[in-house]
Amino acid sequence: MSTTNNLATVRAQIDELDEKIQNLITQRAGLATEVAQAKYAQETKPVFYRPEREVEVLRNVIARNKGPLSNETLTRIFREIMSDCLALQQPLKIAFLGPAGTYSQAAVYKHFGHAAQNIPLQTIEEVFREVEAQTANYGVVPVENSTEGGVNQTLDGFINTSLKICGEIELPIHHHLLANVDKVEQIQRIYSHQQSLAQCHHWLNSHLPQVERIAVNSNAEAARRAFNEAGTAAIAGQMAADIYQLRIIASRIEDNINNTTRFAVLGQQEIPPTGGDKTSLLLSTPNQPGALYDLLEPFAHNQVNMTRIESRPSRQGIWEYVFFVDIEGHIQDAPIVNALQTLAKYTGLIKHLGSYPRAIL
Ligand SMILES: O=C(O)C(=O)C[C@]1(C(=O)O)C=C[C@@H](O)C=C1
Repeated sequence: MSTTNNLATVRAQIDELDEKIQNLITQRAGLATEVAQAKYAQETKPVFYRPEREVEVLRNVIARNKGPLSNETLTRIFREIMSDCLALQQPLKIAFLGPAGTYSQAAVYKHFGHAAQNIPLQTIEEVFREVEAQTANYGVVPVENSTEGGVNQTLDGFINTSLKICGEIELPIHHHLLANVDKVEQIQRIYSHQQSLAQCHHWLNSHLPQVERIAVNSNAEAARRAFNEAGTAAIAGQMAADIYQLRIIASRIEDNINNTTRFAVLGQQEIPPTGGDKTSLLLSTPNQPGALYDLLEPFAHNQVNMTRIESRPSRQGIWEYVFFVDIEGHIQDAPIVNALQTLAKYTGLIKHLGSYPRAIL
């Protein structure tokens, strides 16, 4: 068979499959509206977004995957399908630290797909407030970066909020040097968020040691300035480059190639166990010898794996420090129930910030 014939035959097969795929997606969307009816019938205040179900769907996708498409690609496609199915039930409003083009927005797209309505806000505090006020259904806030550590505004937000963490998102962070200049020598100033400047510190020292570095509120704001001011560059992500029409002068300039930011999804609901969960707690100890040991011992004794511990000043005068602790498992798991029972004897405060499915890819 000639190449032309071959091409035509394969394309005919693709057309056939596309028709099937489209019919199946349409059928699936129909089922999603049936799910909505079932929720209205069964629940007084129906909850449409179900992270525990979404993660089950995605884990099934990964388990079935035999290639050639990667797990990342297939989960991205299925997330988008679920995003649109969910939008048929309830169009979600998601608050995050704006402006458009921030890594937080990339995290929103990764987790909620493109059917959700984006609400960019000016501060992390506002993200908490809008979700508390139910002006937004969910919020996405950065918790920690693998190079730079915890995001203090988010940790402080957890101290006072009644919201629950109902999901986590892990986003690999790739920083690019963006500008509309012809030569690197024309760059006189570089704008970026303080954390991004720190994450590219070595690269900047070796490639552009003389250029002034200026910290601004967000990477997207940096990109906006680079677009408007001659002789300036920004360190930001691909999305900011697209939005502000900037050229990538140098790509992936982060000092650590595994640079990743972890985000929390804030909401009003408690998520049931999925068999692959994490739990976030806020704990405090009295200021006395052995207090930190008493706080850690019940987890070790009950074989609960702690994935993170971080301290912050409590700002309340009663306790000097509070501890943010992440553990593997769900608050309903027996080892965690037992650990918390013991812990209650020693600590002044145990606040359950949420139990949620571990980030998928
Ligand atoms: O199973 C549900 O509860 C649905 O609403 C369906 C569905 C899906 O498309 O698979 C959509 C949104 C939910 O967040 C979870 C799953």
